[in-house]
Amino acid sequence: MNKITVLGAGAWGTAVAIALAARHDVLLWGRNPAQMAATAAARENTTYLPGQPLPDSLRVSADFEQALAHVEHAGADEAPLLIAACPVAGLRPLLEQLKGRTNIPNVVWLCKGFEYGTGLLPHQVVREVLGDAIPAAVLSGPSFAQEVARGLPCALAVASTSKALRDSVVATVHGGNLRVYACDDVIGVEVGGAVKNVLAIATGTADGLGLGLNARAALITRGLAEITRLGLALGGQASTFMGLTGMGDLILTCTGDLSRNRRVGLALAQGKPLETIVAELGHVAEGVPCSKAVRDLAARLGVDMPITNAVAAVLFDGYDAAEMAKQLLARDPRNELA
Ligand SMILES: NC(=O)C1=CN([C@@H]2O[C@H](COP(=O)(O)OP(=O)(O)OC[C@H]3O[C@@H](n4cnc5c(N)ncnc54)[C@H](O)[C@@H]3O)[C@@H](O)[C@H]2O)C=CC1
Ligand SMILES: O=C(CO)COP(=O)(O)O
Repeated sequence: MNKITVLGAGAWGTAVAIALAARHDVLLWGRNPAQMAATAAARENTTYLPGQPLPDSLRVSADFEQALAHVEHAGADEAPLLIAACPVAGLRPLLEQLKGRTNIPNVVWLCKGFEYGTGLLPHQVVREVLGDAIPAAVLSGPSFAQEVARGLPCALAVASTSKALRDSVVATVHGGNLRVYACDDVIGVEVGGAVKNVLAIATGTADGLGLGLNARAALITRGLAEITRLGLALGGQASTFMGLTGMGDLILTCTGDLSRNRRVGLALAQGKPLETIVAELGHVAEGVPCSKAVRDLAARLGVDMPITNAVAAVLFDGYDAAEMAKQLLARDPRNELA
């Protein structure tokens, strides 16, 4: 049994805390005191993960010091984990609060995207804020929060440059109905997780417009080509994009109606304005800011990403989704593997 603190009590942080509490001593921290008090009282996160009871052993807190103390003073034979479970936009401000602390244990993050404004991947944000000295890893893969909270089977990948940390995260998180595979390609894992959200918006939009299952398969496959092109340009490994955090998460998010990003696309196809969609969702849809970040980054790197560009154009430049689908189809033919 290890000590684990999960920082961020949205849908995913809550689900991960529920799943790990079956085998570990877990504390779930959220930044909103009223919401955490309500969660503690109801033994359920009715805001972000309704219908999923918290196990009795799971501690809930809005006290940041208490949350850190839970993992900072572990025994020598323990391998405590600090899991950052906030959206990409919250990662830097969350980590800033850890700066200067001397007892930070292994840090693991779950967010999927590029930081808007800097175009950085999460591991680069972690390095900028905390430096290289703290062992750090990303945990990612096809994993809807509701299913993980219910204890349904799920396979994830942990990526870190530190083999010791990869082994430690596998030893802690793997178990029950959670399988965890180790991987050393941090960039590949993060690029797959980030760009699949943009492609889920594209696929949701196409499905909402009634473009058919052939179009869906085409978008997923050509989307994988975009992920791979960008990932290789950034230094990722080609095989990673065929794995859980690439193709696996892409298929899940593009086809599963539990995906918030897919639901953004379905709502776009109904002609709803983005502000309304985001407000009605009540959760983060990382693909929205990520589409812009990836469009900018791909342009800087000279990487061709037509589907991502089309999503960003619909979301931010007022382009009509059906018109963008026509424009994608009207592009010049090219070699499939080019
Ligand atoms: N929901 C899911 O099924 C999965 C989500 N993810 C990723 O995990 C990340 C979080 O997603 P969800 O929890 O689902 O989002 P959510 O929208 O359900 O909840 C977001 C939570 O993060 C908190 N937050 C935002 N900024 C913060 C900050 N600066 N400090 C602390 N907390 C902050 C919010 O208060 C809220 O509790 C995203 O990057 C998402 O792509 C990854 C795998 C599965
Ligand atoms: O990342 C996810 C599943 O792996 C969750 O996707 P959404 O954020 O689109 O719900």
